Amino acid sequence: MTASLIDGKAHAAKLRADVRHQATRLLQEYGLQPGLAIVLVGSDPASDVYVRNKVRQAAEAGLASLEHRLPTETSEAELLALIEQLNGDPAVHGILVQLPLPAHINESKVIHAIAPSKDVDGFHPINVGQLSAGQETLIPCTPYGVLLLLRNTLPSLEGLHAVIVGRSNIVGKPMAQLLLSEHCTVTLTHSRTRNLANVVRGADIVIAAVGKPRLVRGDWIKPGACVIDVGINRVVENGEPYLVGDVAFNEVVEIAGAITPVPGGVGPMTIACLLRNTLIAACGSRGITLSNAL
Ligand SMILES: Nc1nc(=O)c2c([nH]1)NC[C@@H]1CN(c3ccc(C(=O)N[C@@H](CCC(=O)O)C(=O)O)cc3)C=[N+]21
Ligand SMILES: [Mg+2]
Repeated sequence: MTASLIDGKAHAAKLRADVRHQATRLLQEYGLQPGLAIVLVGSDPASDVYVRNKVRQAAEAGLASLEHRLPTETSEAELLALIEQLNGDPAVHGILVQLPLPAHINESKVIHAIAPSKDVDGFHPINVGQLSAGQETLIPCTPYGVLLLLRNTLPSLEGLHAVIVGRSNIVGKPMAQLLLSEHCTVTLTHSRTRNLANVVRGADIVIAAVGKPRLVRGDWIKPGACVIDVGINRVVENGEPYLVGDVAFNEVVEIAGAITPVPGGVGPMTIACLLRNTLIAACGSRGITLSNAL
């Protein structure tokens, strides 16, 4: 049996249409347009593509987006001053500082400086803590997108065994918290996990987020499992540049029940969730309750 494909692109388009719909209503009923500030320090070509995509998709969803491109030599103090200004700007509801930052800037300091209510990445310790306490908060965009894909793919998540490969602050850890809130049994694995293949074999849900091309193999997968590939690895094979996930897609597609492709899986959902978080933050700034369409 071949797995069904989880079409992240289509799900993301639906989510963006919903954001656009709600943004239109916010503007009509409250005169409020959600604003997203995107800060990019230096010029990494990959970051450049993401930022351009985010700006375009924000505009299409009816959000105001304000792009701040700073030179690589920007000092930490200058960046912190910009964040202070954005924190105080009533037209800005969401602030995203594109990571990674140049080596001379302390990432943790920058994340701490962002007002938690505008932290649409969900990286501020206040938001991290609220998520781990199971409280409502701004959720990191990639795990949020994965959760929406899972909810749309599986009839229920309750009681399922989810194995997450990768314990990053950006994906693995918040993913574990979210799935616990969904009543999954969660195993969080990483590079030192012993007998990783055997642990993954017990999973009803596999989330691969380690940044190792095609690490998860076909014979690691319980037949029918739902496999979410968060990896976006740039490789060159036969002289051609390729985007490959953390999952050996050609093998796993033969065993799994459902699988996300790379590209076109989790990536588009990450950006759509960023837009949704900006909408949520804008509503929060005025005490407006957002109907949860998804
Ligand atoms: N503060 C911060 N927040 C982020 O959320 C953040 C960040 N920094 N730094 C970089 C990573 C990476 N990231 C991606 C988002 C969408 C795609 C995406 O849409 N990918 C497409 C393919 C894009 C391509 O072809 O390169 C896909 O998977 O189909 C990829 C990567 C967000 N990041
Ligand atoms: Mg690791």
